[in-house]
Amino acid sequence: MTDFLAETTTPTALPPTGLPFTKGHGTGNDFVLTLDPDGTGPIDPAFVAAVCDRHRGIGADGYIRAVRSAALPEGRALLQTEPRAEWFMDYRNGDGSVSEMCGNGVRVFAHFLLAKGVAELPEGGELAVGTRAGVKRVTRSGDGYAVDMGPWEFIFPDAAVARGMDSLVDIGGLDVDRPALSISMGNPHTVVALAEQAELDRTELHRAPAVQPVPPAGTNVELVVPSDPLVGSDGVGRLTMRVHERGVGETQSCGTGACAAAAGTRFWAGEGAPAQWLVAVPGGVVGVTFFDGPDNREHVQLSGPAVLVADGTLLPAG
Ligand SMILES: N[C@@H](CCC[C@H](N)C(=O)O)C(=O)O
Repeated sequence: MTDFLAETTTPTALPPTGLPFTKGHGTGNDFVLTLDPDGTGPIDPAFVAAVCDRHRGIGADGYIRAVRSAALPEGRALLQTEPRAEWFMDYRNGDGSVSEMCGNGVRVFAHFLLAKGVAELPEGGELAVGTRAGVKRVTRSGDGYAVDMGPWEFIFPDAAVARGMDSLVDIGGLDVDRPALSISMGNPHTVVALAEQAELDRTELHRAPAVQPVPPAGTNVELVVPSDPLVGSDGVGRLTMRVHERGVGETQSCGTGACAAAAGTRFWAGEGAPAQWLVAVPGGVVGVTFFDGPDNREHVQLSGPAVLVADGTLLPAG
């Protein structure tokens, strides 16, 4: 049998029987998930990058390790205020880098915990999930799951409020740099509005758009085309989006990116803009709803499907 880990730069010891994994996706944003209650399994960047390699590994945009919150320092801190957040979503990008949060990932994570029988989510109930961006609350929704993603924030608030933009972005395939707004959903995003679908189609996202100034921890870039009319007769706002993810490249979908794209477009649209949005991405459609959170701040709810496609075993070195 071929052992793909033999080709990684940092050989990682897997158990002799191999490491069980599950492959899943949310609107085409795909993940390898492992159940690692004690947090003792491999997680070094070379291992994650090898697993996520689309030619030599399983292939995925991200790697998600399900660890009991009590087993990680970040998780233990969350348990102080939310003892029900038993499981922590340890999220890594496909290149092995750490991210604070993944919106599609948290739905797939919840689905994975339920499928493995280690968590419960009764109809009408909620599942509290620990993440590096705080506790996220997952409920069941029509097409899968809905997640309270918490409040959104401007990364450069002074410029955003004063000028309606805070950065310029050089995007492959477009001749002029475009104005943008940088928004945090726990992880960083830079949202660029384009005038029409033809512009979005000719955008080249095989190289990362160059953002100036770049947010302190780097950024994911969302290119959005607001629908015309922006708001349908049903009162719902609509957008089409493509995304270049930090630590990955262009992906089929990005949940936190869809939330940031809706937040930016809603801000640009001004007073009277709707609370409910549908964001079309190459891999499907996700819902974004703005609401008053329990902390009296404006929160964002993300909804969409979660699919598990296969179980397998990563083979040990040797
Ligand atoms: N695809 C995710 C976001 C994953 C993390 C991102 N690449 C980052 O580095 O912040 C989503 O659905 O939100």
